[in-house]
Amino acid sequence: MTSTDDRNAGESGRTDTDASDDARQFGDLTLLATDITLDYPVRIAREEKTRGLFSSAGERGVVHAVRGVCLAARQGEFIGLVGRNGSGKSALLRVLAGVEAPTTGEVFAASKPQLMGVGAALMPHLTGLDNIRIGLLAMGLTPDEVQARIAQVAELADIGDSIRMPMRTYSSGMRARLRFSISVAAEPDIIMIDEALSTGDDAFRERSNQAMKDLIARSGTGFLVNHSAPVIRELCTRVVWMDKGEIVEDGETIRVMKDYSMFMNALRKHGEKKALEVKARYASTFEERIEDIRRGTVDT
Ligand SMILES: Nc1ncnc2c1ncn2[C@@H]1O[C@H](COP(=O)(O)OP(=O)(O)OP(=O)(O)O)[C@@H](O)[C@H]1O
Repeated sequence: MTSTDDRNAGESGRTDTDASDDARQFGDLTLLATDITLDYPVRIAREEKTRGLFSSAGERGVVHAVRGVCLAARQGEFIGLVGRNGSGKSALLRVLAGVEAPTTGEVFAASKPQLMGVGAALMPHLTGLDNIRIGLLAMGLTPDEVQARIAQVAELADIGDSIRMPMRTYSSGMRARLRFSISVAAEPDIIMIDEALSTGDDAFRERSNQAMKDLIARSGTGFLVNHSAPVIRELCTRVVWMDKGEIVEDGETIRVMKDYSMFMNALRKHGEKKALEVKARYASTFEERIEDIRRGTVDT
């Protein structure tokens, strides 16, 4: 059956329905990444070569940290990045956040993403309070806004009187809490978190999870790298499973986490060969993912 729209299609073959579908699907896009690759040149020590750890014939090799990643994110999505160690999650996050340039491909973002990572810079010789002030100013808040939010940041971090001590005296958990609290207080539209939520006690985890939910309610977009399946299941509306720098599967949280856990179980119990067979069942091609993004049919 041919619809009116189909009959009205011009030489391009596109219809009015296609155009309004595109407007609907792309209207709430907050981030689009096209064909991202990230290569790291590495020098391979002679002894590593002779032990057969690297296949490179020369002294120099390349690590393909991210390969051919296409990704579209929308308002109100909280996207979990999962994958075994070294699968490229953190590298991809750094590229999406704009802190590292991809080797190929492009990232378009509706506003500047705020990356909270384990290594995010805070100044060790300054107090927690001074780091809050500087952090919020650096994220574009006015001095009046900074003043109005300091108490809120300190309350979320909940590190007591240490807030008046130099950061170099903090434990790694305290530093992570402060970093998280500063980043959330700036209310970024796009937030990217690398493992930060796994630090801290239960009460802090609860408060930080709530802060994430508030962000989703404000129609922001979140990305979360985390090795905890319960955390991903609780917070994420969508999950991207990566392996060897590539996206294996991108879709609805429960389904992707089920497939990913089957892969990890196979890896643990039967080794790499069996795990790759499991992975092959779920892997989509580059072209299929592009088409999913174009049509907006990535399950969300
Ligand atoms: N600066 C770098 N120089 C060379 N190789 C790097 C660099 N950073 C990351 N890599 C390599 O890129 C690949 C992807 O690393 P990445 O840290 O993104 O993995 P990940 O999935 O976040 O791992 P994990 O779960 O262990 O944190 C790995 O093989 C890693 O060794």
